[in-house]
Amino acid sequence: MVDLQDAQNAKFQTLRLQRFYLAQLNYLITYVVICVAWVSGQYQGSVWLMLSHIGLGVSTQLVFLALFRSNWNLRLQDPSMTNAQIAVAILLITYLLAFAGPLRGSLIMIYANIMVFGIFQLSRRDFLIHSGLALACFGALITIEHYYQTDTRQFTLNLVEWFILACFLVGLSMTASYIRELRERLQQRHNTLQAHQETLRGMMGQLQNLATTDPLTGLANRRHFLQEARRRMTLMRPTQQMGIALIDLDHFKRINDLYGHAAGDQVLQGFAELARTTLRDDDLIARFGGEEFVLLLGNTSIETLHQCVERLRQRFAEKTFDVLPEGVYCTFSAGLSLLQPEDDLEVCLNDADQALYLAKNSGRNRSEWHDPSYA
Ligand SMILES: Nc1nc2c(ncn2[C@@H]2O[C@H](COP(=O)(O)OP(=O)(O)OP(=O)(O)O)[C@@H](O)[C@H]2O)c(=O)[nH]1
Repeated sequence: MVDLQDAQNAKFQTLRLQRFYLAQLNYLITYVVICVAWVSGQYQGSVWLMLSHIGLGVSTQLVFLALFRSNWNLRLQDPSMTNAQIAVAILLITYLLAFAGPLRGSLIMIYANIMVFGIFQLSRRDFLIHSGLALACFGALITIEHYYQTDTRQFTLNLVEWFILACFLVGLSMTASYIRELRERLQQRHNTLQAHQETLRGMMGQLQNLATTDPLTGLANRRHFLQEARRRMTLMRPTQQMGIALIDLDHFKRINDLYGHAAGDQVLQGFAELARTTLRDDDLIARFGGEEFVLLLGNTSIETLHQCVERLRQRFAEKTFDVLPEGVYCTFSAGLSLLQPEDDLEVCLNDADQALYLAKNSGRNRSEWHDPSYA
């Protein structure tokens, strides 16, 4: 569970870094624009001023990179640091606009470009706050210029630009919150679909269980046994053989008649539990019907199969049941046969049934193996 959480965190951190690198591409483009403006003589400042934009941009971004790389951002409520990154970019672009001269009109739209960065992340409120910050910064710039008479452009033009910027930022805020809502709705639908998928998977599992399991004992049912036995036969090597044991509880009708059907059920469950704990995990045990069970042992000999069934038979014969009076024990008889890769499963089960018949006729509480000469 913790590993899953860690993997999720690492995935999100990678996404944050990818988004950060994408923002760096925009910074790079802006550096190029600054250089072009300076080379073309449109930049209103010295080379040192021009370089200060790039220096400030690079150093602030290095701080963000260090925060991401050291995972320090994970301590924050918003580890993507979107608000901080946008606020820094707005301040940097305002600083650039102060020296952009006649290019200011075209560069002003970088504010909108910065806001697009938060389109999937920010709430409408955050968007409006950042729009307000951009307008306040740009407003302060033109006011200061006007106050100190450093304005080389008309104040009215500046005001119109501010107004155009305000209109676009409001429009962008609306579009962004609409996109965000759409995204949230999609996310919700995705979550609902995932929940449905989980439920369906659970139901499929339950159906699969119902179709393959005997409800009383929890063992595989007859259908599943036959399917699984056939599947295992296809995986056998030519020299291998599997062992089959048909097991039938002795005089089980008496248990039902004397102690009740519920007691009979408990005996069946007790046998299933004992078989599960006595046999190996890869041995297949199934309830074949009524008080009859079947075992399938992989890659075995008649001796091993016999030993295995005898061990189970002895343990069952000694097993006590709460529902039965003291001194009352149950037994079973078993018929054994071997299954080769080329054999017919039905024929092999029939052989085991004949051996079981022999065991019953020979006094019960015993196991017999199929003798081909016996008919
Ligand atoms: N309690 C209970 N009894 C079951 C269940 N399925 C079958 N039986 C009973 O198992 C008994 C099987 O009886 P028989 O086929 O006559 O065999 P038996 O009494 O075991 O005698 P032998 O097999 O000859 O030793 C019947 O009384 C069935 O009603 C079950 O799920 N629960």
